[in-house]
Amino acid sequence: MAEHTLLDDALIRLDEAAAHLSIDPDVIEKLKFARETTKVRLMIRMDDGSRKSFLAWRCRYDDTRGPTKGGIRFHPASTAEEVETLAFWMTFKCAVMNLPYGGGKGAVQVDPRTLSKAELERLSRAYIQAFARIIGPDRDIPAPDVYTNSMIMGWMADEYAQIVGQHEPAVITGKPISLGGSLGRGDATARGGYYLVRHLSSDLELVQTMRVAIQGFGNAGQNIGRLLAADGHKIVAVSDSEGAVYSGAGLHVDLLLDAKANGKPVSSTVGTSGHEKIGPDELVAVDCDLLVPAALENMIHDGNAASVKAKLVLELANGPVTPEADEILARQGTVVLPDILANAGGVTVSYFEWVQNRQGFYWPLEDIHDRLKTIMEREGREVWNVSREKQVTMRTAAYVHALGRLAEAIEAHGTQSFFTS
Ligand SMILES: NC(=O)c1ccc[n+]([C@@H]2O[C@H](COP(=O)([O-])OP(=O)(O)OC[C@H]3O[C@@H](n4cnc5c(N)ncnc54)[C@H](O)[C@@H]3O)[C@@H](O)[C@H]2O)c1
Repeated sequence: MAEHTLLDDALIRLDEAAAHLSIDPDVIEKLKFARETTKVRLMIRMDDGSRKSFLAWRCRYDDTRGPTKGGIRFHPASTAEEVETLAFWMTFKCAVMNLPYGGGKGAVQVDPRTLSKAELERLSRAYIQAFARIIGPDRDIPAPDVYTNSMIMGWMADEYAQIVGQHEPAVITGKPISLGGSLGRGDATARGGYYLVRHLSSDLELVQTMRVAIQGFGNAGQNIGRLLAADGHKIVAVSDSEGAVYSGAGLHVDLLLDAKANGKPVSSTVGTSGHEKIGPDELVAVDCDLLVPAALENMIHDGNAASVKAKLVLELANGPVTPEADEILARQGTVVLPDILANAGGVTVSYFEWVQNRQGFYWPLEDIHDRLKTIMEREGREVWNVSREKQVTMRTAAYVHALGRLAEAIEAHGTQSFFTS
């Protein structure tokens, strides 16, 4: 039997949600396939004068509810299928949050750590040269993702402006503040998840001081660690691609943040302040109340899900829990706050950035936080209510909530019954 792919797994969630709604079959037909995926080979000049090429993609999965929106990932393991799956998730994430967007995603198959800064800039600009006709403020709006950042978005926005001959900051979000970025975008993904957990804490019967394990200590992982530690929660374990650290008494988050700011792995803190080294898979099994996957896809799978002791999983990463692991976690009573809701703070503040760029009027940080909190709490509450009413997991509830909105928009163009009756 052929192995099932990441996209197959994602589509399982669509079928699960559809079973709880009475929607026109056309809706499922439309959402089962990406609208368009463009593949190119980017050729850049390396510092030593040689030329090197990299595979790159941009997928616009569905644009029924608005221009497609989604990040650009630089990763050596990226594939077309991963890009389409991420774009599918973005379609549902924007619908969960009721943002006026469809879903998109892009990637370059590259390990950016092997490039010099000048090569990285040339690659980023080459991406925009290749996809300038696909993206646009009313068409498809990229943003940062794994191993891309605000500086890269700044180069990309500049390249786009040069191609179209005018400033067009709304074409890309996650830009540096000085180039039209929004205040509050830096920690928006983690902050959204943080507001969600706080809002549902009594429904979820969370303890006052949680023990927290964080897998992946980049943008999302570092910021959730900082926010939760500031509220007095104990961060007991964190990991990055090079290792994991643990302290039953609570890790020193500032020490970890300093190490990362200086380009060192979290394991460089082992031996100081009671930090002990643990194996990467041990992190998932650490005795804690909250587990935050904030690295990559499929990190919690049928091989390690049974070892999860946390009562709550906050998916800041996209797709960190496989469908098999979902079943195991549900059986053992672990609640999973799903990616399309839990990490939607990032795209929500990206949406605020796009709105500010278009109106040429910039909001103070308090306004960003207030608006993000309002939307996270409103949609989080709706998903919670669907999960109670239908007696389904929070993941299925989030998909039902999003699919309802997508179906309404797709059906508004006319369904089979309209044309045949
Ligand atoms: N940054 C955002 O705004 C945003 C928004 C929505 C979703 N996400 C998702 O959050 C996840 C992390 O994104 P990010 O922006 O923080 O990326 P990042 O590049 O800043 O950080 C990724 C982190 O994961 C670590 N990592 C990689 N492989 C690992 C492994 N095998 N075990 C443990 N750690 C590992 C890296 O060392 C790094 O610390 C991704 O799934 C991304 O799609 C990010």
